[in-house]
Amino acid sequence: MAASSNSRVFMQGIIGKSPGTGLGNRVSGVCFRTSGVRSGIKLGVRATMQVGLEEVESSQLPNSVDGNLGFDVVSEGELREKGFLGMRKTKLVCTIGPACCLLEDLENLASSGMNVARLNMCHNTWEWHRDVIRKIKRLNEEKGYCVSVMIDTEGGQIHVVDHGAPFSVKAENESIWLFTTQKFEGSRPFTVQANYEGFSEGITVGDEVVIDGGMASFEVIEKIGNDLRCKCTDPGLLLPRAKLSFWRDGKLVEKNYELPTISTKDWADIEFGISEGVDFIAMSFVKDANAIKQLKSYLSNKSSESIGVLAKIESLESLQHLEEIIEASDGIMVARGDLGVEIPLEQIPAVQAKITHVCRQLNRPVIVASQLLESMVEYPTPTRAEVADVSEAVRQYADALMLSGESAIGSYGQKALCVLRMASSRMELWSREENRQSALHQRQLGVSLPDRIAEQICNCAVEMANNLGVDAIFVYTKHGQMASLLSRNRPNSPIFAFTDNHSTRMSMNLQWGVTPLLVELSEDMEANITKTIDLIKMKGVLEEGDTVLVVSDITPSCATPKAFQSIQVKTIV
Ligand SMILES: Nc1ncnc2c1ncn2[C@@H]1O[C@H](COP(=O)(O)OP(=O)(O)O)[C@@H](O)[C@H]1O
Ligand SMILES: C=C(OP(=O)(O)O)C(=O)O
Ligand SMILES: [K+]
Ligand SMILES: [Mg+2]
Repeated sequence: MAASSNSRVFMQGIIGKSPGTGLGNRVSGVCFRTSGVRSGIKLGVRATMQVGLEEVESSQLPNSVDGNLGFDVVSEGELREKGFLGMRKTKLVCTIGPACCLLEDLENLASSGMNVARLNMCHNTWEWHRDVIRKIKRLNEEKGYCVSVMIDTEGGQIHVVDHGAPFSVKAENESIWLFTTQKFEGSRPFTVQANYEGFSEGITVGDEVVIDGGMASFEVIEKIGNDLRCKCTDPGLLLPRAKLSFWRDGKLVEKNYELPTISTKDWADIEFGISEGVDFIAMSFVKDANAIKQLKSYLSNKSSESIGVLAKIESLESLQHLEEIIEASDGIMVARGDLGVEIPLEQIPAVQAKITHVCRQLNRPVIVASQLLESMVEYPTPTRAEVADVSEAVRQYADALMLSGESAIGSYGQKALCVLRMASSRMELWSREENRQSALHQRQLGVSLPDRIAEQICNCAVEMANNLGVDAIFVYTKHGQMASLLSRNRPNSPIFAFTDNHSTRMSMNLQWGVTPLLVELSEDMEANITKTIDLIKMKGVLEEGDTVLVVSDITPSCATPKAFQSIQVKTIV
């Protein structure tokens, strides 16, 4: 507990009667109160941490319970089947595409554990996306799922718009191709149309054109205006929308194309997302914190600040501004697809480890994305190497894993999701057994005293929860902050985050180990605690002897301090 020189710290014991277990109704409580005064400035903060053990009667049920509990059917089912410790912590994101856009497909994904549905605005029409979003909302409302919606912008990027065929085209060794921005109709062999007039700016004879990070390579043999005549030096496939990068002497030619991070199309897509009430916007090809700040202030002016803004790390430039981007955003996606176009593939694992580590330090949720189970686009079973890759992301404590083509266009999307679920659960169990979370060294985030107190309370709460082996952690949260501070410590038990705010609930779907629940909350925190315990008990999943560690803002036993946080351990009797 950080207490400045003239802070008061006192303990208060509350003695109650002890039944056979040796634990009383209120056996002991310790109350630490600090009123911080620093550098002569009165901070006006009084934080109390109360630690008490209490037994909770189950007899007054169910009549005392009012209101409903938004507890999604998937988490509830998982809890019934596997118990508190068996609940999956790693969140799962699925890209929705033509292979999974029917109501039935979406429900299959939801019931298999999809926490967030991702819509890639590079593809398809608004009508198509709107239809998917509405179906998901319908499933949430009518069938009790809790699936958040994310749109993913196109962003500024150089890619192929036409290569003369609807599918892939093979580029043979030594074949000669023209890369141009001229539009052409129908089939024009050996011609590739790029999306941006200035795509070849600064590129000279002898430079290398790399397709999709290595699918095929060409050498520039002639420059005619903006067009490039190239010879294929490494044969391979040209896919629709293939990405182009340019290399010189084994290094990426860093080009500032002056393509805005948020294009006119992206702004229109963002407007669309706002009007459809999406929960997250993932921004492609972020270069620095500016575009993130710009979008966040735009959303705030439109009273849509509850939409989470995620930054996709998929360019060399974003790696150079990593910390400022992470700090400015509400979450990060390690977009390994495009990252692999911009940096040599062998650097991807180290870069992923670094990004997930910095996200842990700065407390932002991080999604590991792209090619996790790529072979499952075609085959019903993953490769062993893919399962190892997924497990490594879970071991790194990534908040979420994402499927792309596996769910969007593959025939085995639901199966792929099950593979992610199984692999996550197994690695989470292993990490617990190895007590790996104890090696997480947390950077202090808070600057103000109240923020530092909240952080310390959550750190202590998780340590207690792990040491005591409680079944669940309960927290009450308005904006998800306390829940994320608990999640940050990667506790063994699941975090049940109760909120009365729908947007907060949906935003917590990317937080590791957090089960978001919607419930009406009152000013009386003790009543909220009783009510939520009762509601969970009514579901029949909280039983006699279970223990719950409760992190809350106010308890009635101390007078009326302004900021007042407590940790209590409740045993169900
Ligand atoms: N809404 C959609 N409509 C049609 N196809 C889609 C859609 N979303 C994704 N896809 C397909 O799924 C593949 C994988 O999705 P994703 O990784 O998001 O896109 P990309 O490969 O373009 O980066 C895409 O290449 C595309 O073929
Ligand atoms: C997720 C990614 O972005 P997109 O699919 O939009 O290219 C990626 O590049 O890995
Ligand atoms: K995209
Ligand atoms: Mg990308």
